[in-house]
Amino acid sequence: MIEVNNVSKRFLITKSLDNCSIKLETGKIIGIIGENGSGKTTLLKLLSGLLRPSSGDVLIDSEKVTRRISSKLAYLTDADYYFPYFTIEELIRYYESQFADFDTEKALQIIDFMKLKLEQKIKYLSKGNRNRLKIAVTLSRNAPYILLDEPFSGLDPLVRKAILKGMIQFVDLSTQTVLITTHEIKEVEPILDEVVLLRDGRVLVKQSVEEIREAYGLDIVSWMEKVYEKGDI
Ligand SMILES: Nc1ncnc2c1ncn2[C@@H]1O[C@H](COP(=O)(O)OP(=O)(O)OP(=O)(O)O)[C@@H](O)[C@H]1O
Repeated sequence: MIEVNNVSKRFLITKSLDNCSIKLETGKIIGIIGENGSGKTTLLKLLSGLLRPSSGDVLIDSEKVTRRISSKLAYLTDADYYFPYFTIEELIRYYESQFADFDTEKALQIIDFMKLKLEQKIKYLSKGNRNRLKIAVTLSRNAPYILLDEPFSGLDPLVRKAILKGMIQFVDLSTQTVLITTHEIKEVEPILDEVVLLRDGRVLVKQSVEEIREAYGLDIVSWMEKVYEKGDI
């Protein structure tokens, strides 16, 4: 389980997260959604240990997250700079040497599924293909928690669809939990179990997608608009 207890994160004058508390159960695909600057990336970085809270605690399976990235997490960054001098094959070997949970066979399957070639040099890949590669190596780790920060940015709609399909195929929800930040809510909605909605660094609400559909008869975007409008549904 992921627990965020009264967490705030300040950068000089900016308050990126403001007294957030959430509990996220395992075995689910959870969407972290909200407008630009609402704190989605900050939240993932705090979970991964890349940032430390200004106050409050982040716990993963009851263990406090320290500065070092927890070995329990596979983290897909939204940063564009990504091992430019490696070929895809060299990157796979590198991941293999760094992560005990890296599944090379799965990596080769996903690379093939993503229509990438092992001999391609990363610096010559298009942005979209670099993103496919990042998704491929992240999903190839059999880590209990997979954090994906904007995994679909720069990908064309057909590829997004294929990758969503792949995500279901290559993630094992009996042992893994996935957190995705995204603005492509409509496309991702079909695979989400829960959403956490942020605004101005605060968690407005965490809700199951089924409840949103059944109780309110709404898709997530319409629900999000309503919550933003009224502060609640
Ligand atoms: N390193 C930093 N230094 C200063 N301010 C920062 C830093 N990182 C984030 N912020 C600020 O914190 C707030 C939340 O940023 P964050 O990137 O978490 O939002 P986001 O919801 O992921 O946004 P987007 O949807 O645009 O990617 C923003 O106001 C941002 O400018």
